[in-house]
Amino acid sequence: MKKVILASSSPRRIELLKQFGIKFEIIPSNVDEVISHDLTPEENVKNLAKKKGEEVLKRLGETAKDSLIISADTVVFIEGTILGKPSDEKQAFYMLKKISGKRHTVYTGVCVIDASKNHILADFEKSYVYIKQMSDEEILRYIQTGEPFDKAGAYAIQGFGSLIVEKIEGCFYNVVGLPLYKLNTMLQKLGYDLMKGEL
Ligand SMILES: Cc1cn([C@H]2C[C@H](O)[C@@H](COP(=O)(O)OP(=O)(O)OP(=O)(O)O)O2)c(=O)[nH]c1=O
Repeated sequence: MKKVILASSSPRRIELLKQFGIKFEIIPSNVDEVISHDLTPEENVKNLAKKKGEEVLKRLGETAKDSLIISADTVVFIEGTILGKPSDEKQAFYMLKKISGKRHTVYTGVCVIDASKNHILADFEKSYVYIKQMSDEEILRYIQTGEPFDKAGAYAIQGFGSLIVEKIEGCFYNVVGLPLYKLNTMLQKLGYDLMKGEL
């Protein structure tokens, strides 16, 4: 059995991976998440997911030499603009106003590093999300739930945000922050399978 490391501080990613009964350590990365507006959203999330995994691998050194490191990064993309996590109420309001009444795309980059074999895979998933038309008052009420602050695009589809999401096309788990089907196809390429309950 492999030593599995989830290089993430995201409670959602942790919960999603827990469902498969595998043992894993949680070691969040220290990467500064800077979005590059010169790159596509796909490139951004793949690069950032890879950077997170590589930073943890480097930091752990010898102790990680046999491990499997999983990392991810999520952004929202609308009308040519990449939205990360809002840093304050003003930014949350701007983001929610921007996605109100429209369809946007959620991209999650996933990286799997099989340290013992020196294999590294980085890929991404995308889903479309339709947000209802919201009044300024509704946006402010949603911000007051406190939910927008650590979420890309300032909403959480799995929380109060479910009340503003009309529908989605694509992988739901991708929107939450860890596209499980995509992750497993990547693991399968490296000879592992979450279906087995161990890696
Ligand atoms: C769009 C959306 C995002 N999110 C979350 C998933 C991610 O945790 C977060 C995007 O930020 P990320 O930078 O991808 O991740 P993070 O900083 O939370 O965690 P780490 O880098 O340590 O792995 O937004 C939701 O929970 N629900 C949603 O509907």
